[in-house]
Amino acid sequence: MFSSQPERLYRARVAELKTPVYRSFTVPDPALARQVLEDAEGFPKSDVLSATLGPLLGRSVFVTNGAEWGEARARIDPAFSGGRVREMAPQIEAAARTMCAGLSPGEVEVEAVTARATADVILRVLFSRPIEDAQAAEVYDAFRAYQRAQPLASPADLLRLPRWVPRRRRGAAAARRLRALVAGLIAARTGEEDDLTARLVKAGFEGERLLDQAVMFLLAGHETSASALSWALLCLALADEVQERAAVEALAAPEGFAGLRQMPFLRDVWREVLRLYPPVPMLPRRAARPAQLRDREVAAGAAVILSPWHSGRHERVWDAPHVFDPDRWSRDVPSEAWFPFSAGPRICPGAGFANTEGVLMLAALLRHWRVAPVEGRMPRPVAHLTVRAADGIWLRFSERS
Ligand code: HEM
Repeated sequence: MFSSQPERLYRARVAELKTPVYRSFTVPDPALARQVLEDAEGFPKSDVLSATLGPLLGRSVFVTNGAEWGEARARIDPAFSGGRVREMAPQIEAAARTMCAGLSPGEVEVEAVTARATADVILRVLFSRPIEDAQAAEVYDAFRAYQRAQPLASPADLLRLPRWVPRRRRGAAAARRLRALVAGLIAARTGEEDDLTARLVKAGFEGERLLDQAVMFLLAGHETSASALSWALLCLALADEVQERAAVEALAAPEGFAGLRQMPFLRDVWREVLRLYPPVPMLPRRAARPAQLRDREVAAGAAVILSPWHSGRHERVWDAPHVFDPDRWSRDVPSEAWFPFSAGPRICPGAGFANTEGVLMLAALLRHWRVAPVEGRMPRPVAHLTVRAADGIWLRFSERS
């Protein structure tokens, strides 16, 4: 992963990259990374994010900072309280049924399957529309076009904006089209829906600001979950015994939200996948004022990159850091080193929902299907907006008798 990144990041506390033009710090040390994430004022989100995602996400909470972010975030959080997540579970189950029904035995590229399934979930949750709906399907296609226009994002790339420019132009056109289609979905609403957009409207968002947040939910709530589900299936395919235990548990549990509590092992599988393959592998920040990171002086304006990928595999804190071992979660784990949803004030508001979605989707798949690796097709992780496989993730599906 991240071939430009030296192996030492799995052991380093802070690594500095100095060029004549810029200085940046990557912070793999989990405790230090958390310190940075807790200090959202001292280390706001990097301007690179708003420069690249701004054409799509406008002034949504994903890209803004300071009072503007705080005010909008306070209005968004109640939409994801515990009870709300339970209400959204039937939408997850419906999308899971569609996904399972669409699969056939044989070799399957799972990134495409999970991308479609999680888009189905978020379209239902956000707009009360399944992906089969023609207007929703158009949004999904536009979304795929936008993703294809996105560059690879290694930490070095995150700092070298000019290399992105031609792609950014293509990305901007794709972003405009996607926003126009989502605006169409919003305009076609009856006002009777009880969904996430209805909650955003109740929270006071309207016009362009409503569109910003809605498009953001589409992006933040779909690609991340798709990435995690795909890597989860790979991990299960490579660990037969784990897969069988998880399947037995899923088959014994009731479908839907009620089954969650009865699947502790599958929940640990999910946690372990997020440790090894955090969908958002890097979190770019900027030092708002001079700061000290251990023995390094960080000048105001310097880039500071947190890495859930390296912290989740940090050799100073994890036993067998690169090994997929869901049982570690029933032993003593350094849980402060696990922050796939970020940490501090800007922690992912959709984390509870994403955990529910991940476990319910995996359970639905495992009840019907067994997955196995395809020889000669071991995926190689690369960083796009999220962690994807360079040439897809191919697995062999067979029906569970
Ligand atoms: C496995 C799935 C997911 C993962 C791993 C994940 C991870 C993250 C991470 C790491 C961030 C922080 C990014 C940063 O600080 O630079 C974030 C932010 C965010 N996520 Fe998620 N996310 C997931 C699913 C979701 C879902 C399902 C939703 C909503 C439906 C969602 C909504 C958001 C929003 C709105 C933000 C911006 C928060 C802010 O900046 O205040 N995410 N997510």
